Amino acid sequence: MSRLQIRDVSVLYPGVNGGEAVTALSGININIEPGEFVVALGASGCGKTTLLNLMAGFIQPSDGYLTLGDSSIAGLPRVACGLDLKDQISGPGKDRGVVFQKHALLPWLNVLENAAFGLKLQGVGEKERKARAADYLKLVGLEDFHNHPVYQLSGGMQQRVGIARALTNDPHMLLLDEPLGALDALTREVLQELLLDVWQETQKMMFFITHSVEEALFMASRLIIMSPRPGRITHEFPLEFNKIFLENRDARKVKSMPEFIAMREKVLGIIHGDEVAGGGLH
Ligand SMILES: Nc1ncnc2c1ncn2[C@@H]1O[C@H](COP(=O)(O)OP(=O)(O)OP(=O)(O)O)[C@@H](O)[C@H]1O
Repeated sequence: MSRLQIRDVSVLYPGVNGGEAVTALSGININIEPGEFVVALGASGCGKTTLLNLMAGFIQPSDGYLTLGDSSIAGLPRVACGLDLKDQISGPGKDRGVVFQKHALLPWLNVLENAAFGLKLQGVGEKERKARAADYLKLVGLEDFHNHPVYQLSGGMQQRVGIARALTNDPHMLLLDEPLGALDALTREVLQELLLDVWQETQKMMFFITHSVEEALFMASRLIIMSPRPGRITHEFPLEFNKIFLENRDARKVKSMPEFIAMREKVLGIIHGDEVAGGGLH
């Protein structure tokens, strides 16, 4: 398993229609270690999605670089740093699976075909791709729904298909951009627990974006808080509430622990301060 390294990264978006350029990220330095569940929280516009898009290899930084193990994901590695990189830039790759808030499933395909779709694009044979997709559909609790059209599924079940699809490549890392943001409160809690089970079972590195402080504290083994204008990482906290849940299986109990509530107030204070300083509450 490989570590993800982000070094001195900044992202400058050119101004739209002659407007000012936006420094979406500035001076980002972070390592994500194998097995970590990193959650990014922060006021709207602080650059969370930009950071995820860099990790996915969808965009390039204006400065700095990102590596996963001995491959470069984005940005030009500086030879002066002494890195001996296998590839120059790999861009999007099978070693990183992405789950979005809108799962972008293909409505004319059934659950199994949707989960196997990425493998089909890579030319994996039908038998193997369906077997691999079936394994991950079982992991997300959809083993009895292979032949269902996806449009007949609830939002939570569709998101389960999206998670299974991202896992079928057996990536090193899952990148999740507000994956539970569109779900009702109860379904959201069920899927929080499911994602922690997937994490425990697969030991994948996770990078997860949310706007919910409670969700962030519950899911993270490390919480990073970002601040806007320019987007940067201002706080990091190691957390263990996810481990407590995986031991006692009682989410309500974890979320009502005095330590959880104290941390929630502290984080809310930090984010509220950023939002007021940034000129708007969202
Ligand atoms: N393609 C783009 N072109 C120009 N500006 C952009 C582009 N994408 C994002 N931005 C700007 O960069 C900043 C960071 O955006 P980003 O979407 O990464 O933030 P975010 O923290 O994910 O926001 P939210 O929580 O609202 O999703 C914002 O000011 C946004 O308007």
